[in-house]
Amino acid sequence: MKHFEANFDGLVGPTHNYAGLSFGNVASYSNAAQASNPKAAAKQGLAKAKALADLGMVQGVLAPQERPDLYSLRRMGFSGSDAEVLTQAAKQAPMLLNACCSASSMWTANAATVSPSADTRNGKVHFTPANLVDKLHRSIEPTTTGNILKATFSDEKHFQHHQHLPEHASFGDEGAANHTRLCSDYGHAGVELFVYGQQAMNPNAPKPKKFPARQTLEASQAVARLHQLDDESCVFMQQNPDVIDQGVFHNDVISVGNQNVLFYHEQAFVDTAAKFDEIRRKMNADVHFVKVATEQVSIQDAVKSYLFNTQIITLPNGEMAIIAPTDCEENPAVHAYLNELVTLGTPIKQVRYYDVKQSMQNGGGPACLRLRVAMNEQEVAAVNQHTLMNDALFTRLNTWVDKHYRDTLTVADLADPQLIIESRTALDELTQVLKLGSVYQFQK
Ligand SMILES: NCCC[C@H](NC(=O)CCC(=O)O)C(=O)O
Repeated sequence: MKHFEANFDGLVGPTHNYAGLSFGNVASYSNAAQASNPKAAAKQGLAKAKALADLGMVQGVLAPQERPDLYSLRRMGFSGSDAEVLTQAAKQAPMLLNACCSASSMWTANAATVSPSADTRNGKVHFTPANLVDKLHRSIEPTTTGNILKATFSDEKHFQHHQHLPEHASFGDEGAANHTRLCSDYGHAGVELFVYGQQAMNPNAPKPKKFPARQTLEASQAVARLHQLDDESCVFMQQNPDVIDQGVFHNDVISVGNQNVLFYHEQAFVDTAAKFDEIRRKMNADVHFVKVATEQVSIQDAVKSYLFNTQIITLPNGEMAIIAPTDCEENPAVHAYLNELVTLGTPIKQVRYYDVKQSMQNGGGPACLRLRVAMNEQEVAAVNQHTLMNDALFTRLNTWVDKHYRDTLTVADLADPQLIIESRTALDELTQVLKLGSVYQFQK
């Protein structure tokens, strides 16, 4: 049977904006209050997803969330008509309005943690939506994320969906951004590498001093239990707290894995040598640890260019390619490194650059925009086929974006009640295109 690693990219929602909501995420803070271009953002995402489909990859899309989130605003005490809720929030607590308008569900690497059937005891693909409790604007995503995942991977014979972890800082969970799977082949049992930022229940363990560590060890362990993974196929590794303090808010800003390759910065982890030994032992196969040294690429350049927020994909001919943001091409040190990397004799043989600047300005690169789901042929056939990228869907979604999205959006525009109507009209049409049923509250 054939096996694939599919990528499900988050469609950028109509309210994509720069509100500076993510403390610890350098791009989010430094671009705060700039005008965004939701139409361009959505089209950049679609172009990247289509390019991967054209390379022969299995590529899907995940629907965005309903924003402004009127339900959360009402829970926070704003009342009256929808328009009145927006006006009150804009006047009394603009940061709450901004949090309830973020299009942050576009970064589907944070949608969930996924374990392929080859790794799980009951032979199903397991999904746990991330609770994203560290950031208010992201903590309102998991319930709808779960609905969208269930509508996309609905066949209970193959797919098992769990509820997100308890909504408490002890269980801070950021999903696949802090999880990588190493394997010799997508269909073989692999090692699931969970990278956490801190231990919530051990006050003496190291943690960052300046910025939050969003993922806890306790959350990673709970996900491994839910997904029916054996101890012998899991490795829990700590992210270096010093790099979190330099803007590495997720592990996928400093390392990325694919099959038997782990591409990482030398400062990425705590206790690197011992943990790599554990990975080697549990893999029982060769692993290429591709290290980038500080003199080659500084942490600052890694955070700015998103060298490690690249996707490493295995092309149908078996070669690996790096899918990088154009920001990597524009950074001299990083560009030089990538030119050299493809000559080093590692499995990575090519680099392809894509412009995802609208997302990058909020701290989301190519890898943030996708959720990986390794599947066999039968599982791919059981996915909602209307979500899979092809020429027709690409054209349809571009037309949909042209029809409903604005060319410019500022934080001040978030109080415009017309945005509620535009957003709901767009999402209602999208659920028909993708045949998702009623996944949004406004449809119930
Ligand atoms: N995986 C990449 C996630 C980026 C995301 N940025 C944001 O939410 C920025 C939103 C804003 O500032 O408007 C985050 O930090 O979780």
